[in-house]
Amino acid sequence: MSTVIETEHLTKHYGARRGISQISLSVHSGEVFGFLGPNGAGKTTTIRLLLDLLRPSSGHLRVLGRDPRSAGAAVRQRVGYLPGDYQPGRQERGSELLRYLAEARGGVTRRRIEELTERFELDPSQRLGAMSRGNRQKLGIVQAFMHDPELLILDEPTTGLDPLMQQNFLSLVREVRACGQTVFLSSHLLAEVRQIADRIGIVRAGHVVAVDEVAALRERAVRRVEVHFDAPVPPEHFANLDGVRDVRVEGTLVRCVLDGRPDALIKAAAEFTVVEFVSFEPDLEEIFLAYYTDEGNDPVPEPTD
Ligand SMILES: Nc1ncnc2c1ncn2[C@@H]1O[C@H](COP(=O)(O)OP(=O)(O)OP(=O)(O)O)[C@@H](O)[C@H]1O
Repeated sequence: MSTVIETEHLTKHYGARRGISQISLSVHSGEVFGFLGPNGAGKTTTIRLLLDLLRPSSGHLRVLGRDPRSAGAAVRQRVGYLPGDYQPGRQERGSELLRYLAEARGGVTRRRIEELTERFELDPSQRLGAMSRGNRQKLGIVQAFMHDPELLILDEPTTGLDPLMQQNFLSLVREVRACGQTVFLSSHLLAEVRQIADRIGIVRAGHVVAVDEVAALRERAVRRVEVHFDAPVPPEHFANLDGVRDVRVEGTLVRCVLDGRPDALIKAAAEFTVVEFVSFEPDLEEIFLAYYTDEGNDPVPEPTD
């Protein structure tokens, strides 16, 4: 498995302000990597560094095996980029902009542009100045994908899209992954990222606080459980069980939250007659919130250079 994006201790300060600090990440070829974090976490800063739109304060990075600064256009041509706040160029109409970009990049067929614009129900003949925010975003998506780049770097790509278009976007990402393209996308929406990402990196206050496969994060997530018995059970029997918390016993029903293995709960329950055992979807949201808020409000680190 080759590495498409690699950052080592990547750090960016804006004067005395924290941008990102010591971010080390590897994104593998052919995966969808979700870069998840709340507002101001450092997602856009990281992305702009990857595209050589910003210069790092310290640390190293490689994109498609090259240093984006020295490789310049050689790397940029192989990347599809959607900025966070996509502002189209100076052309009059969407179609002119797409034609211009297609010529500049090469290898873009008219059919591919039509396919993408139809998919997002975008009328490219619209004047750029008159486009709604959602339509500008669709245009941004079309231009990022149209040359079938090896790597897509997308900053909050579904901003401004309605739910149907968000789903269209997610299926497009699945398709390009099936073709072997790599996707790095930022978002503050767990619900979105978990639908398509193979791995998620969680960024908070400029630091990466966790990177894991979605499936592994799910395993670590807490689960709500309900156990129904054929007769009332004594509450004290379910107090202080390993890996079990927030226990509520209401007659024949025990409700609790599983924080680890279900073993202790199952053994305790097995001493009575269980008529139903319900385990709800792991609450990923809770895990992510914990990552988001864990470290409290850490002070802004002083620049080191
Ligand atoms: N040009 C700038 N000058 C000073 N500080 C900046 C600048 N750009 C970003 N920052 C700061 O860097 C930090 C990271 O911002 P960044 O835009 O990378 O976060 P983000 O995760 O993309 O947030 P959002 O989801 O709100 O877009 C924030 O504290 C922000 O205030």
